[in-house]
Amino acid sequence: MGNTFGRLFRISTWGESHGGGVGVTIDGVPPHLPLAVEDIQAELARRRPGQSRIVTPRNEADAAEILSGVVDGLTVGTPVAVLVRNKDHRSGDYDTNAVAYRPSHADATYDAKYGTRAVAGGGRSSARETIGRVAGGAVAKKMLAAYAGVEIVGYVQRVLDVELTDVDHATVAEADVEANMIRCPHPPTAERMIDLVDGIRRTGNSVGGVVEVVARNVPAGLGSPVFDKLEADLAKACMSLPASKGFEVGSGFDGTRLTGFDHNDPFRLDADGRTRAASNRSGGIQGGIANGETIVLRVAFKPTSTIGRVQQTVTRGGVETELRGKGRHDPCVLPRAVPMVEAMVALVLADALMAQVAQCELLPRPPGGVGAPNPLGPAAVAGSVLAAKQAALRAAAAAAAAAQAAAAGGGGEGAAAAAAEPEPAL
Ligand SMILES: C=C(O[C@@H]1CC(C(=O)O)=C[C@@H](OP(=O)(O)O)[C@H]1O)C(=O)O
Repeated sequence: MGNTFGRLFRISTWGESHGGGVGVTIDGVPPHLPLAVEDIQAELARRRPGQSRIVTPRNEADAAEILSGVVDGLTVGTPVAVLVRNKDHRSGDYDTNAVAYRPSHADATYDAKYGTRAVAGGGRSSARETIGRVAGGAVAKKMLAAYAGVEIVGYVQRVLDVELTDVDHATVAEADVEANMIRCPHPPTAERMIDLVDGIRRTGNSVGGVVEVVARNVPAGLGSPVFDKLEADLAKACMSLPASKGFEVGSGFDGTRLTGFDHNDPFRLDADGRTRAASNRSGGIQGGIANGETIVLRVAFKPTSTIGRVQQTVTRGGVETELRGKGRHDPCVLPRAVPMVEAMVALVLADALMAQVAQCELLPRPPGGVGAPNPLGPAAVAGSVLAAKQAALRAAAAAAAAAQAAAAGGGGEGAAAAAAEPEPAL
């Protein structure tokens, strides 16, 4: 139980850190989406172990194989299955751990739950499980970009007490994030973070921090009240990541220090007459529904629990003892958590976009009122982007039919009929 996430765009991940491999089955992917293994590999490369000196030295290429759901470079609407084989596991490192519980690690609670132990590399609780999420998120990102122009950018906002402030959420770019090994888009702050992790790594200790993610061009209207509010789904998605301990959207916990007057995001009309929020303390979500502004969220990750320092613990047989963690571990999970959080955000938004189209974009909205045109958001939004796309496709099909009819010598009649065909309601 608990290995499947999403309603319409749905992933099921499987596999353990030291088993044959890990992967994902992605169900609900729309047909006709261009998808290459490189799309998935690019995201997995950002997540993989061994990518720099400040992450776990376990050396995996994490080479993905797409087993199903893609024909001639296009999805076909059937489940997309992705497999990554484990290559560099050293289970002998875990002999001591098999006896004693690692302090604050999931191996104690897995034992409490299942009454069995699969401690090598963390078993199913290992960060290796996130390969399936990142692969699924890569597909979700492609779909979101193709159908609604969504951009998702994550970065390390804080490591221990080294903090990035004043990020421009409208312009922060993946290229700047990927320019250094800690994934912080501000080079001087990145340097300080890297020095900090380097220092802690040498002492066999670990540190945590905060990943911030922005999602731009998110269509207004995404999110389903009441239990499936967008921030509720995002919180669940992000808090399901290994080592996550906190979630905030918009002003988050700090917003409680303001009064309503100072906290509200006043509305104004933009140059196109659309309703926009003048500030973004809501973090792009009001009432559990995207308001069309940039979604901004933060996820707190604890310091890695397996450390190379002696700490008190107990054995499975109930004897107090001491344990020094062995194996190859991240002194700080933050740089590799960036693509993981992005993936979880993409999965939630893809699911919400499909739900929005299924429920609210099928029929034209009545003239006037809130729905026509949807007044919220810069992209004004799922409806119009999808509608524009559909209209362009219909126009292209009509033009092709007209050209075909003309070439067949059928004359202007067929061509005119094809071109004049009324647009079906979305
Ligand atoms: C290998 C990955 O992370 C692993 C997560 C992990 C743990 O206990 O969670 C323990 C380590 O595994 P091992 O001891 O086999 O090297 C990490 O390297 C990965 O994310 O791909």
